[in-house]
Amino acid sequence: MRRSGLLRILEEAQTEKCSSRASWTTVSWKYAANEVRTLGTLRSGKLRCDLEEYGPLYKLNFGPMNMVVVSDRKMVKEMFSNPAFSGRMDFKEYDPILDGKVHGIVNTEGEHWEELRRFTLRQLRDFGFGKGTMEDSIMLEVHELIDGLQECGEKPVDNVKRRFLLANVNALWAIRTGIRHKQNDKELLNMSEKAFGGILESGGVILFMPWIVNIFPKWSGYDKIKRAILEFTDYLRKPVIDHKKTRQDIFDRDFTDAFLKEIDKTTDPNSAFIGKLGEENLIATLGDLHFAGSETTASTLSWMILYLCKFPEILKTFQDEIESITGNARSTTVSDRAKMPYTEALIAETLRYSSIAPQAVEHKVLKDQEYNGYFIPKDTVITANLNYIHFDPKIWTDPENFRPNRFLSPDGKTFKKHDALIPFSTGKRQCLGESLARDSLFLFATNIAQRFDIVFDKNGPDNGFESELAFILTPKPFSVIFKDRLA
Ligand code: HEM
Repeated sequence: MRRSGLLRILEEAQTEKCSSRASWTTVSWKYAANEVRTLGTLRSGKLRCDLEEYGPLYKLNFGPMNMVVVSDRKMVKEMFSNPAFSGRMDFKEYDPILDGKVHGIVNTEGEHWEELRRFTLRQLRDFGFGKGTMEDSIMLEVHELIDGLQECGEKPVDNVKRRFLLANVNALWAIRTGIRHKQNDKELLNMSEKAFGGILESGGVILFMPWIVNIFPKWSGYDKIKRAILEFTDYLRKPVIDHKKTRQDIFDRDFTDAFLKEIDKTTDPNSAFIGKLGEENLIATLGDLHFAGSETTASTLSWMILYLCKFPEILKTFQDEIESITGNARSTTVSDRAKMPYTEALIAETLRYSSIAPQAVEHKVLKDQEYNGYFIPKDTVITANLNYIHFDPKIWTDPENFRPNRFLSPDGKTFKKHDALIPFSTGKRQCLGESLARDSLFLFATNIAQRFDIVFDKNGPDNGFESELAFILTPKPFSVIFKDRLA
């Protein structure tokens, strides 16, 4: 019901040409509506042909929002490395603080965003909080996940994505707050599912028209989301209150301690870390890392499991490489990565083929811009069409095929980076969890494939490589048998 309502509104809306030096191709909202509806199937067929017609830069005008869609990797890189293109759409309705302003990293812009981003990047890079490293936190989850899969015996597992989500939420929660749950802990389940539900379900609507929630709070699903945000914020607030009581200056146990220390040190009234505002930014940043970090990594891993069971010869090559490095006598560690070109190629191809963030996260232009002869007014929203770039036949040979070897040298011994592969986006706002995400993908995938043969369950649903319609692309239901190969 909700979607067909959206489609009707979009189809009735008018396209409009704006004054420009070069003349814009404006795309009808009928097409855009189709794009919203079929995000998940954009990979193949007609829609991409349509895009070829519109060219690398086209414009959508709808209601109060101007949007430019960029489908060329060079253009995305040029634009996103320019600070003038580093703004964000106004998402204050989704902010955990709900005081009519935005906080944290993902939705802010300007000096506070820069300050928080710099601090968080440094913490993630230098990470070695408390008793262990980030790798230790991830490996605890890898082992518990493997134990859970082993307990299933040879029964089909139909909730692969959920298992990865719980494991990733837990690893991130431990890094941020030092608290670790069991993967079947009720509190963890609640935290993982409630907060995401509404936002992910409403996917395309919110992505394209965040302002619609003010006009149709119930229809757009906003009322439900708001309740979830309030509940989730209480959850985020708890460890902050506890950490304030127990923290010691000499030793940062986790990200929350490090952030609170920064708040204590800050005297500049304009800083993002000052006093109460600092605390609100801490709560929002904890939320940002949760939302940006767990669903993305979990979805990518579930795609990889699906590819591995659909292409047993790829699984076999992957397992052979793991064995050649570990003798299957120990778990893999991040330091093995450099010696595992096939694994790197498999991860790269998984990121390309799944393109879980097909349009990255929209940017906003902070002041009027002239780009390649086009006039782009302040507040225009820029969408990087990563999905198109990752399947562009001008860049990739046989893009529709899942083929890790495209990222290897001809002798198969060296991993070759490709500058058109930008699943973490690029430039000033490039994903700040990229290296954590890459470590997680590597550790989960290699240790699971070392332990199990992964077999597609022919009695379960088979939706090919179609994805659910959601903010993050995630595979449609499938089930898999994990056969212990080391028992
Ligand atoms: C496979 C996993 C992941 C993918 C594909 C991914 C992808 C992305 C993309 C496309 C963006 C938008 C960049 C832009 O606006 O141009 C982004 C932003 C972001 N990501 Fe990730 N991400 C992943 C995992 C993570 C993890 C593990 C974390 C942290 C724990 C994280 C934290 C963030 C944050 C905080 C931002 C906002 C950056 C900003 O606005 O300055 N991501 N990510």
